[in-house]
Amino acid sequence: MDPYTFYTLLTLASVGKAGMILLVAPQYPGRITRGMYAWALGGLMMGMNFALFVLTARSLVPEPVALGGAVTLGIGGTLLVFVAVQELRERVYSKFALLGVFVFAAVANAYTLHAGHDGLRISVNSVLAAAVFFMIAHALLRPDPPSGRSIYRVTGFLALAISMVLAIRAVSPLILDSPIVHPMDENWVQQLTYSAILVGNVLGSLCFGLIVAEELNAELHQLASFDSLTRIYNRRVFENLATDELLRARTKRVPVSLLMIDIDHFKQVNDRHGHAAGDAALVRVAETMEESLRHRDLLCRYGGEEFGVLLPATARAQALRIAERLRLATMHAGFLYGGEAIPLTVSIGVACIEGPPYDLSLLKHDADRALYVAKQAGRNRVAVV
Ligand SMILES: Nc1nc2c(ncn2[C@@H]2O[C@H](COP(=O)(O)OP(=O)(O)OP(=O)(O)O)[C@@H](O)[C@H]2O)c(=O)[nH]1
Repeated sequence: MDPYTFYTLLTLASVGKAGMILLVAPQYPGRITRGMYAWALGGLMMGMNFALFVLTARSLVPEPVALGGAVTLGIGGTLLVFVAVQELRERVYSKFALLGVFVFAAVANAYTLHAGHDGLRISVNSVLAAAVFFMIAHALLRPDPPSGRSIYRVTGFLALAISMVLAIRAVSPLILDSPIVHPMDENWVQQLTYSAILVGNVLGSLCFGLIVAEELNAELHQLASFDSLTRIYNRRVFENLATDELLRARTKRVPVSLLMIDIDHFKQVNDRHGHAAGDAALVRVAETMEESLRHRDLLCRYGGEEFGVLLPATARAQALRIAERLRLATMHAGFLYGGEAIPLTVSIGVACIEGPPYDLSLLKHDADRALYVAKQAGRNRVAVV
């Protein structure tokens, strides 16, 4: 296959890929859609980059315009892949800095083409492309994706490998007998570069598709397991995990305690300050609980303004102490809404299983009864059955 047929096919593949991504992207959650749009736009720019080579070969575009334009579009497309990764991971990045790199690439190409500094142009473009691939690799390999997402590591190392190849190309005047002055020059550095770009294009697309699938999975898991407002476990997952914990307790013959926690006079918070203030209060209480609990304790929003805490390997007396700590922490946490301090207190019912039967519904029933007692006794207190 001659290089131009090859470039035509690459153009069609890039445009087709971008079109398909654009068609399906809107149905996904926000950050994934934004990531996919950036990815598709990047693919489109890469496609135009290949198209320019074809057009100049057919004498439809003057060669200098094609050379400068193709590289600038290639760098722009690569920058958009970086944007796509950052959007998917919901990270902040400077659009102006990226635009600056893109404009610098365009100006550097225009100047070096005009002045006839071909070797310098190749080196500058290679440095820029190597830097952008390095940024992509860094964004993918940063340790903040949850562990076990190996697809991030695989894609990150692929980007790092491409970055290294481009770095070799940048310093090739020091290595080669005759420096590269035209993209179609043939030598081992060029062959390595084009192989890396081709492999990166094909494997990169595959990897990116797998990353999107991985992110969708994580999103679905988040939706299915966590309360969307407070970001703590929802009741369904809590009850599953609590049932597992009770099985463990039965095997090891250790006690388990449950706290049922209800915000006092919460209706008044909504009525006086509005529903948004009520929502913010729920988040504040959840945060306070999370900060005050041990890592292995299970916290969930049971529903409305009610929270549940399962305390593994915890006997009644200790559970009472923990409940009291949570009550005080909430009272002293301080909740400000619209500049106004809104007092928040909770009532807590404590129940404990110290021997068979290790039954969750029984434990829940007892904790509810204790909570009722705490409310009847005047609220902002802990009660136990
Ligand atoms: N803002 C907000 N309010 C909620 C949410 N879920 C439940 N509520 C409100 O929580 C309030 C619960 O009120 P009640 O059950 O009467 O209890 P309370 O006012 O806290 O009184 P006591 O529990 O007896 O101290 C209701 O007004 C619900 O509308 C939510 O997700 N957001």
